[in-house]
Amino acid sequence: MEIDKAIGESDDRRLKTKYNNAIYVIKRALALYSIEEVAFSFNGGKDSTVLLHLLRAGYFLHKMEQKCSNGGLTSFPIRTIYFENSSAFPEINSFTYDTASSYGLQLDIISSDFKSGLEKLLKANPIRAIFLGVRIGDPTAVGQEQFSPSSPGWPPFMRVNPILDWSYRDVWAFILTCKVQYCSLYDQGYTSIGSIHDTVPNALLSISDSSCKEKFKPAYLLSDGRLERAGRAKKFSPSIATVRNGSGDVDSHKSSVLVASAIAVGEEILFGTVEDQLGLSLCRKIHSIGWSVSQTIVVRNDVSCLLLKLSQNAFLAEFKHLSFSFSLETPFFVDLSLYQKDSVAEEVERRKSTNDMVFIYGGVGPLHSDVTLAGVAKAFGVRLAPDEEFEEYLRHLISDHCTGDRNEMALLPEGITELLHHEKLVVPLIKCQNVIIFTATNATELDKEWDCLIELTRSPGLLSTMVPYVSKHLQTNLSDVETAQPLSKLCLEFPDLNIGCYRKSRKGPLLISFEGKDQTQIESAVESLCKKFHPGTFSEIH
Ligand SMILES: Cc1cc2nc3c(=O)[nH]c(=O)nc-3n(C[C@H](O)[C@H](O)[C@H](O)COP(=O)(O)O)c2cc1C
Ligand SMILES: Nc1ncnc2c1ncn2[C@@H]1O[C@H](COP(=O)(O)OP(=O)(O)OP(=O)(O)O)[C@@H](O)[C@H]1O
Ligand SMILES: [Mg+2]
Repeated sequence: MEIDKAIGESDDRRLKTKYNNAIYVIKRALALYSIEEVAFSFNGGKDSTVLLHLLRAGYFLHKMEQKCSNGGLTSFPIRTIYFENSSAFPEINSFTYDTASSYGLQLDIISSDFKSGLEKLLKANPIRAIFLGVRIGDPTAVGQEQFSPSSPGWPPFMRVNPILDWSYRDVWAFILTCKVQYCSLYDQGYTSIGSIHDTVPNALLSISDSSCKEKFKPAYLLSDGRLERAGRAKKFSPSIATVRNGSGDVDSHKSSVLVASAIAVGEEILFGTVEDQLGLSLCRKIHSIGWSVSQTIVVRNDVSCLLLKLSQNAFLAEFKHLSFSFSLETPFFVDLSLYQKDSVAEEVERRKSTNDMVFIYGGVGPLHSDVTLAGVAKAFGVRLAPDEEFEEYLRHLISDHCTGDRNEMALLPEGITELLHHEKLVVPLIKCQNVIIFTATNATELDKEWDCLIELTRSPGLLSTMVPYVSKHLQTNLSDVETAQPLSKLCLEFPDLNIGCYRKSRKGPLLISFEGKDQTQIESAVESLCKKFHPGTFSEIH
């Protein structure tokens, strides 16, 4: 079988692993379902082209194992379905039909939408499982596993996704290694193909020359797989600009108060081994953009999150070949329920719904104690999934030093993660809805990450800069007892101001601070306080 042979002869170890995993999924599906019960959803795109050849190889190998191969399996008996659409590219249509005839595919052409088309098809045929070329990173992959039942409201069938964990790079490595034909649009700069209305060639492949017609390099030359969808019309993602106010309404009013909290993750801070320098600095920064800080908290990097670090893919990839003879040392089987505290997840869950923004730092990386991302994922009820875009950054960052599977190291909360790139940052900031994860380990690094974040806010829709806080500070030699009542009254008089009192020492002066967004209110409050005492009782500190 030419596909199996080409991969066998290749020295691309990663491709071999991906191929073996995909073939494993296909063979298990063919063992679970009879050939009449499976179908292949083919649309001429690159992912479904890869899947076609994997299915050809998988079917061949399955038959070989059943010892009923006649050695010359040329036909492809898996029912193939194509949802034809008038807005499909003509090149996609012709490639689909040409491929069907080259490989003897029994093509069912469906002209209705996916759902009603499938309802009709399943009524008329005993189909129980459908192979799809869905990959993690596709908008429709969220929450899917290699075997995922169809969604509620859809006819019942199993969605089988053999290339779910393949990256853009893997797809092209396979196509080029196996020298299989692909739709001509991919040679004209298209990197992911939707309809004629929402897809253009990827501008990153543009070859600028002086002649009037713009030319593009082929899709396989796109070095950054994370930019695969740059030629697709963007669906707008919810931004931080449309934050909730206290009552849950959308509020982008400049003068209203937005509230954030900061979570530090690290046992070393709680043990007192390390000082939390970032908390103080972060509070100042949040305050400096006119936001209010509701709470700062330090949480442990709890052990139960370790369980989450082993994604299903990692699990399959790591242990499948052991023929299920797991050792007790396998962390997957360690009963961690006794230790379950989930501090990160619990804190994030609590804070994300009561704050406009949550900033979290510490516990990000590949170490056993780096559980922040797992905690965030758990707080949002999603899993950690390999993120191709993030993987690219890691590839540049750690290049040859990486011993493990980078795909597994780049695990991020699935479906809720947005990477915030800035040219000054080696790794982008990670934003999961209203939670921003800093990777800084000291105040200088935090300064840089914060500055980049603020710079990014200039593009519309990120962290809104609010009307800044203004403040005035007084000092007095009065005792606490003498000032207590007048100050309480003042607080009632000026509910929009934050009037705080503190001492640096028991014997020293009492310091009174007035903070708010309205300078005149601050002046009035100061005047009102001064009037209650003899002139000269208070002096201003600058
Ligand atoms: C064979 C097949 C099965 C599908 N099953 C489901 C499903 O179970 N649940 C669902 O929400 N969408 C399902 N879809 C729809 C896809 O998730 C997605 O909406 C579709 O591929 C359109 O993607 P687009 O919006 O990027 O064009 C299915 C599509 C196909 C072709
Ligand atoms: N019109 C369709 N007919 C049949 N299957 C489809 C259709 N559209 C999508 N699919 C299925 O969904 C999968 C995912 O689609 P997606 O557009 O992400 O990938 P692709 O079309 O194979 O490649 P590309 O990302 O380059 O467009 C396809 O591989 C195919 O299995
Ligand atoms: Mg497509």
